Amino acid sequence: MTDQSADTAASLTYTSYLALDEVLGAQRPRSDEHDEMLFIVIHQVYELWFKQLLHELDELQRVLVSGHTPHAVRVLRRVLTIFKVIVAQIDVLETMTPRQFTSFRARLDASSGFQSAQFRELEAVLGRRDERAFAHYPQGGAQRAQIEGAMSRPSVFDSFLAYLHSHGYAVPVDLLERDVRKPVEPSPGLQKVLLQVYADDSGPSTVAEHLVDLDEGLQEWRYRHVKMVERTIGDKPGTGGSPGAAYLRKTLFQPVFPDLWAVRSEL
Ligand code: HEM
Ligand SMILES: N[C@@H](CC(=O)c1ccccc1NC=O)C(=O)O
Repeated sequence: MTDQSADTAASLTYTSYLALDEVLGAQRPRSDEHDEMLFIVIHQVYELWFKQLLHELDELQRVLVSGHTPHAVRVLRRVLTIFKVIVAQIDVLETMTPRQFTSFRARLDASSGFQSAQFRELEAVLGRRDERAFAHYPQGGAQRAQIEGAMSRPSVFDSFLAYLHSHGYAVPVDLLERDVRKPVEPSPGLQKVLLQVYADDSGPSTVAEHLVDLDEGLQEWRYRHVKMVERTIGDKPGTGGSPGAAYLRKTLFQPVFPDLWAVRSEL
């Protein structure tokens, strides 16, 4: 290597590999209030975990369709562990008092969690099929396309049905061939199959239980988010234009895999 090439082709470093100039240059508080930095960092960490979750769920769907139980369980364990982390980190934000938040809240203008496209994509990948998810995402925009894309592909639940089918379970054909752009309807036929899955108590029942954990994880996140909202802004309306906590409370008990819950009283 000549001296010249040593100058131009910089060797890989910790900083360059992790693109830290970009990552650490991306915290730009709009106020001089001390707590705004925490607010920004926490949200950025969330978005990174959402990105990783989407990456893992993509893998999960491929593995489920291939029917390979141990691999599916490994991916699910990672997803669940990330969920534990993102629920736990609410504790950090809750060290911010209502007065500390109020000190910079006005600087947030009308921005809000409603604009987290990755969160909406995550819901869609898990199975949400609901036009209301498109509010705040203008038609023709890249974020809208991303969410629409996820809503027009088979969901994690659809991939789970394909997985059960590949393991010889008699999943109703109308479910296997359903229009994946529509919400999945509760199915007594599928619930009978799930009871058989649990009775067999082998790989597929472990996968099913992990999916229940995942559903519970998302509900835990919603619950902790609402409590954080209640303690921080009380009944104030949200910056995103909703009634705030009252709106969020209505989202609390919407499971993503209703059939997996419907069978619990028969187990
Ligand atoms: C002090 C902290 C927080 C407060 C007071 C707060 C408040 C709110 C409020 C009031 C809404 C309803 C939308 C609106 O009208 O503004 C909302 C929605 C949302 N927030 Fe937060 N939030 C906080 C932290 C977070 C964090 C850390 C995240 C992580 C990404 C987050 C993600 C979301 C998401 C995804 C929604 C949409 C939920 C849905 O429609 O189901 N929020 N938040
Ligand atoms: N919606 C919150 C503001 C808020 O929490 C927020 C603002 C900008 C970016 C992300 C946010 N987090 C979750 O909603 C509020 O009404 O105070």
